[in-house]
Amino acid sequence: MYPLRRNRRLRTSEAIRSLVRETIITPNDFIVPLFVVEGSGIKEEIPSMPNYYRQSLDLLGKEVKELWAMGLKSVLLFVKVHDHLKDNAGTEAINPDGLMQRAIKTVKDACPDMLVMTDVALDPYSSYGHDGIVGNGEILNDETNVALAKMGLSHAQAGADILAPSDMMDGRIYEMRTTLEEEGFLNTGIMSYSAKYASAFYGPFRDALDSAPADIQDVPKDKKTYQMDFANRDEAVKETLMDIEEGADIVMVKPGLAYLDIVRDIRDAVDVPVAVYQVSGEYAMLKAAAAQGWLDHDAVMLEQITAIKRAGAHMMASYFAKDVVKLLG
Ligand SMILES: NCC(=O)CCC(=O)O
Ligand SMILES: [Mg+2]
Repeated sequence: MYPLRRNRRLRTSEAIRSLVRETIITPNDFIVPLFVVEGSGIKEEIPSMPNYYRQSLDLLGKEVKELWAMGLKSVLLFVKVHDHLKDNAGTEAINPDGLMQRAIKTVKDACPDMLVMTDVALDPYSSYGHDGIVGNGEILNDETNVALAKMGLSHAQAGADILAPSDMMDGRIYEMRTTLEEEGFLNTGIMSYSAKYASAFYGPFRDALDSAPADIQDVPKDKKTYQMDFANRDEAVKETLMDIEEGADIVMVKPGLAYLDIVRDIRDAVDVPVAVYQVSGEYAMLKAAAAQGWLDHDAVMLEQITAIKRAGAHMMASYFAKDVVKLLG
């Protein structure tokens, strides 16, 4: 058709490029992960996540007010639990006065309209650093599901809006959903980490929460018996469709950038919103390269975020959320 059709005409100025742009990033796209610790006055930088912090509850209220003022309206809470409170069953996870339960209330008190999502998995509470209960050298699926349902209920009782199970046990969405229904929490949402891969990109996060699998005899050394094999694509669709049948309101792919084929497959296969978690290793890689002067931080950040949305994400959990929103101006 050339020269009747010249594609470059639509790229001749920023005005025309912005007119035909297919993917637009706004503050509404983001879920902000927040790391919470005990104590007061604590804002400690995570060594492998420059400019990202663990904060104590007294600072959390200020943080969420700042997020809200920026147009960031959803947070995803993670807690770093003291070692002496950890055990194999993750008992502390259902303590009504536990750190997570207090964090939920702190956010709601400071900012009642903020959407509060909570991490539901045993690893921050597990003496073995696993997302489930260990028995006979394995992760016990069904026993773990019972614990996760109790944990989710406890978060709902504390005021969480959306539970975000990140563990990858089979059937945990069903167990959590039926428990919520029985207990009258009809409007509590579930955002399922439905296609979560066994990924080396989670390294910095495990530093942040001190939640890496322990090197102990008869305890699995990694999470490969529950998180997905990164070689698999069709399996992600199977996992995701099952979670929707079991009652998930939102599904998730994790990590982000290396899994955009999966994001598109899932977006095309489902009729619920799709979330993507751009994980700690993705954050750390860009921070490190930018610190060396090897990559333009803001330009690459915006390109990565746009690519994730373009691939099919309706929303993104990202440690870059504040940086991106500041950049958008
Ligand atoms: N369950 C939450 C995670 O594993 C987060 C991983 C990351 O940001 O690396
Ligand atoms: Mg599953």
